[in-house]
Amino acid sequence: MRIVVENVRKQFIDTNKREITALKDINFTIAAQEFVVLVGPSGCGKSTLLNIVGGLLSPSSGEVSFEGLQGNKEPKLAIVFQEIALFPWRTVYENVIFGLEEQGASKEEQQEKGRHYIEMVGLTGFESAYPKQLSGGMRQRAGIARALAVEPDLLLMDEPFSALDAQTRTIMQEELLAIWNRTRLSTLYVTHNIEEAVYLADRVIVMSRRPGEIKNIIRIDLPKIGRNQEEYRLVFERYVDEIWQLIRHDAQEALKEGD
Ligand SMILES: Nc1ncnc2c1ncn2[C@@H]1O[C@H](COP(=O)(O)OP(=O)(O)OP(=O)(O)O)[C@@H](O)[C@H]1O
Repeated sequence: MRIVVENVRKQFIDTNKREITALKDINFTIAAQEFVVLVGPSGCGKSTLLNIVGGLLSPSSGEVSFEGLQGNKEPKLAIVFQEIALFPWRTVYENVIFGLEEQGASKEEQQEKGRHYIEMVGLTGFESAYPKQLSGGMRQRAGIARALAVEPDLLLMDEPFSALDAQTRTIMQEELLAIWNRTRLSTLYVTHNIEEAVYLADRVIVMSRRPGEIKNIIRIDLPKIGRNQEEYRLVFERYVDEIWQLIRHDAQEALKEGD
């Protein structure tokens, strides 16, 4: 399946009744199995765009289409947010199979997929734990397993690791790549962290601030797995620098305006 975002524009009315153009003329595609990262300064419209692609918001104009789905069926989408809202009254297992229950999957399928994706995120042994008994990193793992369990056509992730401490975040990034390597899910991932973008992406979409437009789309020409190794350090740093130069001015402006 290919996702095509065409001429998407989004306007909001702010509290002073002024019109804000959050997104303007956004055009890009996500190929099957592609990992695309949206990066840009605070307030450039990353979350708005992710929510439009995920169908949670509608664009003021333009459209998002999902090409190549068999039999014209609706795409299956799964979203992982920064703070994953697990149901506190459900165990890890019950949270993970939630989407499968909603889809009317059989008990056997729920069990099989529940077990499979809990294993994939490294939570085997914690099936009966409740969210409050888990660390932040483990809660994110459970949320990712819940998203994966429905086997979506597109996985959307909005700063999923930004509330975690730096070490946990590094581990989660590595594990996410390992998961992607097994599932090859088309993914749209939002972050303001440039290193994270270069580490994860096949292509990085760099956005500018207000009105949010695409400044550039950069293909990361490094092996998908292991690009943080010493031998790639120079090239990696060059990508980080290239992206930073693109957003530096906007990031400074965002800081001044307290976005
Ligand atoms: N519901 C809304 N009503 C009015 N303005 C909004 C609304 N949602 C977003 N905006 C504005 O649209 C712009 C883009 O917001 P968005 O949250 O998408 O940016 P972002 O790049 O994800 O920011 P951050 O990195 O800080 O999360 C901002 O100027 C924001 O204030």
